[in-house]
Formats: sequence, C-alpha cells, structure tokens
Amino acid sequence: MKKVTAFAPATVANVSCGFDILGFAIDDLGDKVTVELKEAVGLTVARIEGDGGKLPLEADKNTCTVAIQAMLDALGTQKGMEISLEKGLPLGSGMGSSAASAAAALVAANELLGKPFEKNDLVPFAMEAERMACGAAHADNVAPSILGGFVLIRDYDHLDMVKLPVPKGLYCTLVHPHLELKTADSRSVLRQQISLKEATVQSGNIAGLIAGLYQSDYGLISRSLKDVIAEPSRALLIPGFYELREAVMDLGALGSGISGSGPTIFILSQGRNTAIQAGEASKAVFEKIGLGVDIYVSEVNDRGAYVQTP
Ligand SMILES: Nc1ncnc2c1ncn2[C@@H]1O[C@H](COP(=O)(O)OP(=O)(O)O)[C@@H](O)[C@H]1O
Ligand SMILES: N[C@@H](CCOP(=O)(O)O)C(=O)O
Repeated sequence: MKKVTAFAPATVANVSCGFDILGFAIDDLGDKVTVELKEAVGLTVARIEGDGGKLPLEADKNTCTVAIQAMLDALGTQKGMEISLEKGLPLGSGMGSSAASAAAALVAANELLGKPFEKNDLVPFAMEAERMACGAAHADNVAPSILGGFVLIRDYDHLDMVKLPVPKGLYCTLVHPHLELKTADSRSVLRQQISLKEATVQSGNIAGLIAGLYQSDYGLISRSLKDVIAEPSRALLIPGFYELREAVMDLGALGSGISGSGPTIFILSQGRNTAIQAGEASKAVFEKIGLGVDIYVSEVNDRGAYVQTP
C-alpha cells in the first residue's frame, strides 16, 4: 500500500463546563487527508482544497504534517510522505478545524505504516499540531476527533482519557455565524484566575454533566450546561449569543454554549425535531442581526476518524 485516505470529524470542545477537558464528535462534517509514501525522505503538503488559499503549505506550519512529524519522531524514523488535504471545515470556526486535519493525517499515516499505534496513542501527536496552530496543546478537539464520542481528558500530565456514554436521542445543532475567530485570540481574552466560588460552581456542573451522560438524565444534562469560566469573556465576541439561548430554551432545548472557542454555538436537544427547530430559531436570530449562518444537525459521532476505502 502506497496511499491512504482518512476522514476526521468536526468536534465541539469544552461543552460549556468542561474547559479544555471535554469534547464530542459530530457526524459527516470534517476534513479528508490523503497520505502517499514517497522515495525521498521528508514531509510535503502537495495540495489543499477548500481553504480559499488560506492554509500554509509549509510542513512546519500545517497541522497535518506537524502531527505526522511528531508520530515519526516517536517512532525514531524518517519517511517520505506527500499530503493532500480536502478541507471540509471552515477555519477559525470553533468546530475543531485544525484538529480534524491533524486527526485525519495521523490515522492515514498510521495505516500506511502498518498501524504501529492504537488510536489512543495518536492523541499526543495531534496535540503537538494544536500547540503549533493555536499556542496550546489542548486535547479536547483532537481526542474526540480521533476516538469519536464524548471524551473526557481527566489529566494532561498522564493523558488520562475517558470515553463517556452517549444517551440515545441526544442531538446537537451547530450554528456557525460567518465570522472567523482564531482559537489563539479567543484564548487570549480568558481570565487567568478564577475565584473559589467559580471553581465550585464549575466543578458541580462538570460532575453533573458527566453523571447526566452516564444516567441518560436529560434534566441533569440541561441543568449542568453552564460555564462560568470561559463563556462570560468569550460570549462578548459573538453577536446574538444570549438572544439565541433565550430562543432555543423557549422551545425546549437542553442548553446552548460556545463550541470550542467560537464563534460557532452548539445546542443540545433531546430528539431530532427539537434540534431542527432550534436551528431554525437560531437562523432567525442571526437574520435579525444581518449575519449569515450555516446550521448543522447531528447525533454524536461515536466512530471518530477512520480510513476510507478507495
Ligand atoms: N491543516 C490545517 N487545518 C486548519 N487549520 C490549520 C491547519 N494548519 C494550520 N492551521 C491553522 O490553525 C488555525 C485554525 O485553527 P483554530 O483557530 O484552532 O480553528 P478552529 O476553531 O476551527 O479549530 C489557523 O490559524 C490555521 O492557519
Ligand atoms: N478548549 C479549547 C477549544 C478550542 O476549540 P476550537 O474548535 O475553537 O479550536 C478552547 O476553549 O480554547
């Protein structure tokens, strides 16, 4: 085998109360990466489609190649590989765009090398790509993009990751306003200190959300979708954020929050109908503001990144 293509999905990081420690994967929407073995040692990005010419071709600046290089370094080997990227995700969207490219590249390269790594082991390599792209090696996009489902990162020092159960009938609506927000920029607006009271509130909510997922307790999930750490600073960067919340809660959604670092907003609902209605209500909110939006409705994707058969 000389050439492998893999797909990796979009992700919602943080999920309100889980700043940097929780994320889940979305169906269908994502990036596709083809990796081809070459004689001459070195990694090259040959083609990128769907990025409007915005992404770097340099191997040390593209998340595909940075992630693969980290994997080759761990193997203590060098290879010749040519990468082609089909960008399915908008940049700086809060849907884990940089992460999906890295995840797809790693799954393709790992397959090409005869699978020296389990999927779990690929996560630290993708984190190196996140470090390069947004200044922090956070795993809450790359882990769910690679592994699928809801993934909790309990601890970064030992990269202790836990895949959580997904209640049947849980749907996500993604509302992507046509704005670009770089993760590095929306990390820079965060407060570096929080009070004891805020830490207590946030811990209660993350614990509640996880218990709610295990018990398929929609009421508990809904009550726990609150963020007192990142949302207060970041919501100011997203017009219509609070109006949207009011509109979707009125029609029975479980909750809404900033997807990753924004500007995309995620809404969780019990059942597809509510998720679709939440999307329509959100569109109306943004139409009033005069801002275009794309709406996606999806279940939680349990598969994560996978190799595509030709
Ligand atoms: N292959 C890639 N795909 C997406 N973004 C990349 C890629 N390589 C480098 N980047 C950089 O990562 C940044 C986008 O990532 P980020 O701000 O984290 O977006 P998102 O919020 O959608 O995850 C951009 O500055 C972009 O230049
Ligand atoms: N935990 C990170 C998640 C960033 O997600 P992205 O999709 O915006 O890259 C953060 O909140 O900064």
